[in-house]
Amino acid sequence: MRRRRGLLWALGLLVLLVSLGAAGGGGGGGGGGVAPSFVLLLADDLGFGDLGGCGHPSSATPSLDRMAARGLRFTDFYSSSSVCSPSRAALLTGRFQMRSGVYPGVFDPDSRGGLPLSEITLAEVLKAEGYATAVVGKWHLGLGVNGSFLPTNQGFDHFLGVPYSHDQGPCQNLTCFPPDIKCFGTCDQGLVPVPLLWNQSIVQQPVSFPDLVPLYNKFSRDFIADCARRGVPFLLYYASHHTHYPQFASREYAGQSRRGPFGDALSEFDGSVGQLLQALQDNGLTDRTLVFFTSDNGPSTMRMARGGSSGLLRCGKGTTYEGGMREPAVAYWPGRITPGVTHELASTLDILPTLTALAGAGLPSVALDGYDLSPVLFGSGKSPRQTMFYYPPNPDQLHGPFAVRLGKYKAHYFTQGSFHSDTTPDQACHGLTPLTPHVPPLLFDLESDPAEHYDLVQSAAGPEVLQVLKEIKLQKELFEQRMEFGESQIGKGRDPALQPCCVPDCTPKPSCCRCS
Ligand SMILES: O=[N+]([O-])c1ccc(OS(=O)(=O)O)cc1
Ligand SMILES: [Ca+2]
Repeated sequence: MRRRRGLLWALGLLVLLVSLGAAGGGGGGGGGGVAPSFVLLLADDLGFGDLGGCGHPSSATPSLDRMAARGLRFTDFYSSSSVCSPSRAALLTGRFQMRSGVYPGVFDPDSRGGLPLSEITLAEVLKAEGYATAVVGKWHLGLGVNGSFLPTNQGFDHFLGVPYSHDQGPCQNLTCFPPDIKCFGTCDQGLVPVPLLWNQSIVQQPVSFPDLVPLYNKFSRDFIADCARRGVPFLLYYASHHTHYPQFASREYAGQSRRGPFGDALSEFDGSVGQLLQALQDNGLTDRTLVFFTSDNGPSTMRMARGGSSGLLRCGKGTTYEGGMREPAVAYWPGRITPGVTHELASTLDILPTLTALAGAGLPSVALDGYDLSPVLFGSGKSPRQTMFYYPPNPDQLHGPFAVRLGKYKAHYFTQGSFHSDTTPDQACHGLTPLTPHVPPLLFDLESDPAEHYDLVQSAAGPEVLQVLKEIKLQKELFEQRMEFGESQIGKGRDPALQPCCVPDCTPKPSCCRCS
């Protein structure tokens, strides 16, 4: 990790490098037609019930609502995990996190492991087709020795962001809202201040929260404009920190929402979405770009007003109930995707296969867990996805998936609470609720009972229910036969020396790692 002084200087150099074509050129996109570009918008800990357009009474999300109204909104869209790092690993690889070893839990700032470099990311697939690639925001897939697990080693030409969760460092005394409202709570102690990275270099430590999103947005707009000017298709993975705890926002959004700090953070995210859509329009790219929005995992209800809402769904983050893994999702591509709502089954695991197909690229020759959703996006057919497998944050081969969805039915073989889902009225969600096996499994009809209240085995066990359980059991067995667990990357443990520090030899660590 090298040190860089002067954020503006660094960003100026970036613009120069991009305009010199350092990102790699080429027309890209096999198949002869114009290769589409992709903007992947990922919110952090945003729940199924948090958007204004999805029914939240005090959220204001006009840009996301407009995207939803003019795009295709998914009602049954799942992340692959109820916590961050595994969810992001699966999003970028099209493979369950167990295969890549991104379990149990999430990466720490000093984790030895990371998303293995042998994994083929969406950015690598598209880069090989001549795409320019950038990630802005939260990475959380490892740093490693000399930043070996950072995005620039995983197919991304550019990275501007924070390498892990922004609560994984001391945040007391930091300003989260201008003019000088301190961050709520304490975040993680005994770690270096949270850094801002540009590619492999620390450009600021601690990161200035009120300045962060305007910087991200300018970087993203410049990237889009530059790709347009060069006629290069692109992947922009915009991984927002919003609405994860501790919430923050720039001057424009501080104190402006009707939903307190959470609403301000959400508004700032929504404002970024508006700016990105505007940048596409200004550069004549709206009809050549698929914009996809979703969230990495369910809401952290333990944060109460500073956590999100899963709406009518049961529990939230950290659990395999619907609130932990069912996410808001919208696909937006005016002129190509007909506006509407789909109840088809889909997942972040499907993003890589879908975007790979749209780019005219070949799939990586590895075991994939995702499907090409083109029939759903373009209205030509049903979703190729019939099942969803719900693994806990600490998956193992002995327990297998805690729950399985087949069509409208979901069977829970195990349930367990999570401290992330504390404070909900439902005790089953809470961290003190232990791992509980269910023999026979709990069975819910998610179409009539999305809140998972009425166990069909208890209330309506008949031949039909038994047949459903039999089919789900078969799907589970077939899936488990194909599921290979890779070596745990998070199990490789921590090494305090791996924490990013802008003054590598300073003392006393970690507090001396500070650079403006
Ligand atoms: O255990 N942690 O330090 C931790 C867990 C979850 C978390 O949120 S997440 O969005 O990164 O999963 C942040 C920190
Ligand atoms: Ca998260």
